[in-house]
Amino acid sequence: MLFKQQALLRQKLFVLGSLAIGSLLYLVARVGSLDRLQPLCPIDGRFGPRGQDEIPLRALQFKRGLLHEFRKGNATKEQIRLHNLVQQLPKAIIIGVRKGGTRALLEMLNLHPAVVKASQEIHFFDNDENYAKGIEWYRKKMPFSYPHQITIEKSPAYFITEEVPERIYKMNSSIKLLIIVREPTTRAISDYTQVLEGKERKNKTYYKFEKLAIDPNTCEVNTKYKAVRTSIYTKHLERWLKYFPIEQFSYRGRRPAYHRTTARTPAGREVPKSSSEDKSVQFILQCHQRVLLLAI
Ligand SMILES: Nc1ncnc2c1ncn2[C@@H]1O[C@H](COP(=O)(O)OS(=O)(=O)O)[C@@H](OP(=O)(O)O)[C@H]1O
Repeated sequence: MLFKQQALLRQKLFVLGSLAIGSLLYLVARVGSLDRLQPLCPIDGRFGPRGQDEIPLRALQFKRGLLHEFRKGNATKEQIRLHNLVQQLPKAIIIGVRKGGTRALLEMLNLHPAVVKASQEIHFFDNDENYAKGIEWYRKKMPFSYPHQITIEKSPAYFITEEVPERIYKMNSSIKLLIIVREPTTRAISDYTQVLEGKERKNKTYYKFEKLAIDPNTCEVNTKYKAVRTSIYTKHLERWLKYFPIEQFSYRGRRPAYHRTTARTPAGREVPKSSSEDKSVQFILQCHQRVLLLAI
């Protein structure tokens, strides 16, 4: 009887021992293989299997890590050469509009592994002094990227500056131009608020929005006021259309679910929103949500 119990115990111990050794061997094998596994990319699988032209995941990892260090200037020339990094002219520019959500658009595009943003607004095409420094100066302002990546910059002042369409056209007539617009009155108020905050920071006083935006003699909207002028999108767009034909534009956006006819100023006053006779433009002006005009 005792002998039988001992044999049973030995059998159980043997099974337990085998399980323990088996689990250990499995864990060793798994940890080894994990080292070789690529981390999961959140956009993987959404676009089907990888094609030859697709960007390797390594690019994304480098973008967050090594590329970032390069941009901060913590890299040697040798490292840049080794990793085949280049400073490329932008293939796409967010040209406006100021206070339209251009920063958010840039950041969102930059999430894509194929896109590398210029962190600062370069103001190459709208600033005569910068423009006189030449295209090489502009290129050198661009972030390091891999040759297959797309460099993108944003300078909302481009949209409203007279000389810019021609200058960009001369650099690259097939460049992608992105314009994100916003309901014009709200945009003008947002523009004013930014200036007002700047004045307040310097302990300066500033005019009320109504005083700047309404002509006291005519009681009409003062189109000479810069924040109002910037919001007259058609006026600026016309200049762009001389160089980049309408067929090159594609419109992305949604009609708003509702339509308010007034906006509130920082002082709490209700002011009428803009309107236009031009139907296609009116459609844009009526949008409360952002719309994107994309020159392709
Ligand atoms: N996703 C999204 N949806 C709606 N609104 C948004 C979004 N992202 C940014 N914003 C608003 O956009 C305003 C900033 O625009 P910009 O980045 O173009 O400003 S700037 O011209 O570069 O100064 C700023 O507007 P104000 O709040 O009126 O200042 C932001 O709040």
